[in-house]
Amino acid sequence: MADALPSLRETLDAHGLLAKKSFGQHFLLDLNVTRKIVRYAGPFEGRAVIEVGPGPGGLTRAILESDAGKVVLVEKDPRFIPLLSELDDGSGRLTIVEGDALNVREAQLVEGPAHLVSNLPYNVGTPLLIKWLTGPWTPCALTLMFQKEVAERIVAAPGDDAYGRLAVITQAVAEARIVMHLPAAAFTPPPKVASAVVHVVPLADRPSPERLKKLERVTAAAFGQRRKMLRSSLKQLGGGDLCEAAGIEPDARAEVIDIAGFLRLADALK
Ligand SMILES: C[S@@+](CC[C@H](N)C(=O)[O-])C[C@H]1O[C@@H](n2cnc3c(N)ncnc32)[C@H](O)[C@@H]1O
Repeated sequence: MADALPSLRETLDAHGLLAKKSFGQHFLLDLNVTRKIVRYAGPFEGRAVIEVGPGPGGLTRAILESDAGKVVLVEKDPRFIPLLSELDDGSGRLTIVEGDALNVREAQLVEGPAHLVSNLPYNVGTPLLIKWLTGPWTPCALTLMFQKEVAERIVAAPGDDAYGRLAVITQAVAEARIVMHLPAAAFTPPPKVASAVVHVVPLADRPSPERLKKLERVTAAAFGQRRKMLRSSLKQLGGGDLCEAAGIEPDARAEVIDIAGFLRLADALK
């Protein structure tokens, strides 16, 4: 399989497949790198894996070498479907879906728990993460590539400069950690920014959709004016009274409130 990768690069050239900027295409063509990502994502122990945005299939090849059960690919760019079909050994293990991951209903693609692995297009990374963590279908684990700064915003702790809405919403429903850093040079063509792989495991006991909606309202207001004291930034939602009902110091700023504190503020909302 390792020998196949130079030919993957050659295949791209032979097919005249240039990366499209509009699809956020930056490819991983080194199987050593894609295998490492898949090691962080697994073990899969026969569970299904959905890969979003397989492109020419560098990450797909590593997934197919692993202990994944069913492997489902969702790719928006039709140019890659013939290349991906060449990875199908006819056993029924691989399913290729041409479509937009933002609109796909994953529950219709897999039965039972499934992992999600993706070198995500940067422009849809955050909406997809929120869709998978707060939507009706949630994977048992997600291993996703993000722009380094976005990865830092996902895993940030109270007091960090990067701590904000994305950290609170993600960590209210999941445990998230950065498992790998990748320089721009690891990709073809190289993006302008460095990247990081984030491994996310949804909590068994996640807040209800209603509670999450309230959390989104509170965090939008609190971080919308992050330099202000909460009594002021949360004025429209109850200000100092809301803080007191939640046991939060009204003179504190959003950046120091932990996840439990934000959940208490959400619960205190009328
Ligand atoms: C950063 S490239 C990664 C390609 C491949 N996984 C790799 O590592 O070499 C992102 C891929 O996602 C695809 N893509 C972009 N937007 C998408 C969407 N909304 N749904 C599904 N695939 C998408 C692109 O066409 C591209 O193949």
